[in-house]
Amino acid sequence: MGVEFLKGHGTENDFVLLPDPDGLLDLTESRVRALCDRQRGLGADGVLRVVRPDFGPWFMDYRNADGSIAEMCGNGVRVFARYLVEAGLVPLGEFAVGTRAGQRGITAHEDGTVTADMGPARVTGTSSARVGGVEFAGVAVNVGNPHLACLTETPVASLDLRDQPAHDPAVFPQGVNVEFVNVLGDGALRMRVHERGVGETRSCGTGTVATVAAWLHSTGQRTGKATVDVLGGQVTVVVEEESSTLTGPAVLLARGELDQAWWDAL
Ligand SMILES: N[C@@H](CCC[C@H](N)C(=O)O)C(=O)O
Repeated sequence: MGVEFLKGHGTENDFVLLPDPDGLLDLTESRVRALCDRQRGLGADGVLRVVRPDFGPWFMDYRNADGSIAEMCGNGVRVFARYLVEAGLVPLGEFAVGTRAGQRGITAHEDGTVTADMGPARVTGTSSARVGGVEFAGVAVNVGNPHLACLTETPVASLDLRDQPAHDPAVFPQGVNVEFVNVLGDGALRMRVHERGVGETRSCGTGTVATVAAWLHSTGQRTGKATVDVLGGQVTVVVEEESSTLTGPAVLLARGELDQAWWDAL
């Protein structure tokens, strides 16, 4: 019997899920890298290991495609929640999921969308990122993980995000996810993102929350609601004083078994 897996995505931010209720899998960095590799593995932006702790809710052990560990993943937690419901491990509706950034409240809706409580989106200062020799001013936002959201009039579609945007390591000693944002109208934003530990992805849930917090900050507001268009679809974000929510689709599309010999050789 090989290692069970599922594949899923939230607005095309895609993940391999590894159900591991008893915490028996040895999820090494090289295994994560191989799973996420789009040529020699299944291909994904990250891995979600599904663990049942002795106490508390199901825990999302999130890894970036390069094998690094991140505190939080907004699209990942929505796909994780969809899996828990589909597997009959929690009822449709409201429940909690544990993450490294703390416990997150989830509402799994009947139409397949999931709302995740993302905790506070804290604006911590300003900084800048450089792409193609051009400097973009940004707002640093912590959503459990670090972000630099750069509002710009340059159409985000025109940016080359193949390389990591240069940023200030003194401000972001643990690295940073960098968002580039166009304001389309009141409460309507467009974002592209370069994720720490992954590269450009088609969506980033925590990045969309950081984007809305930065947009509100730029207009002198602390709370509000916006839709965020990403390459993989659209999500809705609500930012409040001490919390925020992210709503969007969460899709499971495949399940199967990894070849045990392939896994053992990694
Ligand atoms: N795609 C995720 C964020 C994943 C973690 C990020 N790359 C980091 O290292 O902080 C999301 O949907 O939030």
